[in-house]
Amino acid sequence: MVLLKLGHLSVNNGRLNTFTEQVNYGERVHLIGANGAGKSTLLMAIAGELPFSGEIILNETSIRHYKYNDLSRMQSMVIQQLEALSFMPVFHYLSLYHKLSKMDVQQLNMLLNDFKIDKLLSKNIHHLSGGEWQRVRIVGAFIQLWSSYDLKGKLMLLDEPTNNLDVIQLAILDKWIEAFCQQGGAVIMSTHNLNHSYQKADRVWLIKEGYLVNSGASALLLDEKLLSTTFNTNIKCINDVDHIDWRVLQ
Ligand SMILES: Nc1ncnc2c1ncn2[C@@H]1O[C@H](COP(=O)(O)OP(=O)(O)OP(=O)(O)O)[C@@H](O)[C@H]1O
Repeated sequence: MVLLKLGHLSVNNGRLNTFTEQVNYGERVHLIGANGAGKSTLLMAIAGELPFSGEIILNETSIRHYKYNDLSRMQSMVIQQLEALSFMPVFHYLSLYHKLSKMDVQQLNMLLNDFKIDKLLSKNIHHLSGGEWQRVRIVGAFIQLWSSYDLKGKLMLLDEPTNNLDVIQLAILDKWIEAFCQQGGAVIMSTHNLNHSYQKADRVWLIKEGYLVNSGASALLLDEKLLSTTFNTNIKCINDVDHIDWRVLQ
């Protein structure tokens, strides 16, 4: 069932051009492209944070017709932001998300425990490391949307969420994304980690200079020729028995 439809979506000055695609319930879509290709622009437009032309239809209604409060119950976003903008303890920051949430206490505890937030709760967000701040923001996005009884039709937008995460926290993020999608939510995330996309994406969208150049299963699209075209360079796939990697040939 279709959760999100993008019809001829464009954002000013060629940042995004006539982008047409759709996302189904339960899908994990990864956005792949060079720096400046338009991945963040696409995520921000879907979040309703950028003026756009064309259509963004979320659960059969144009996002132009949602009240901001209703939209924020249906989709959350972690932007690519390095610095905390305000001074407050982690506990206070997350309680702002919890006001919107229908997550029960048991799930909340599990989430805080998995992302190792318990020990950070009394810290000021300005005193967190890059990875800790990233984890807190991801946890906020899950709290905002989670509901004990229904995640159908909910959309999480993550802009390079794996930045700063250690290998354990990446596995925890994958675990929660999987649970979110198994219950009918969907995730669109940008990334520069091709190996991760190869393993975890249901579908990838290859983006170049504001255009969608290809969309399909990660195993089909993450090939040397398509990636070389997308990144405008010569990319070689290194493949051995249990590992796959991509290198730029100099
Ligand atoms: N606030 C802005 N105003 C005008 N142009 C912008 C703005 N932010 C980004 N751009 C431009 O829009 C284009 C797409 O940028 P975007 O941030 O979407 O790329 P990206 O694919 O997310 O890149 P990266 O991998 O570096 O995060 C770039 O040419 C960028 O310079």
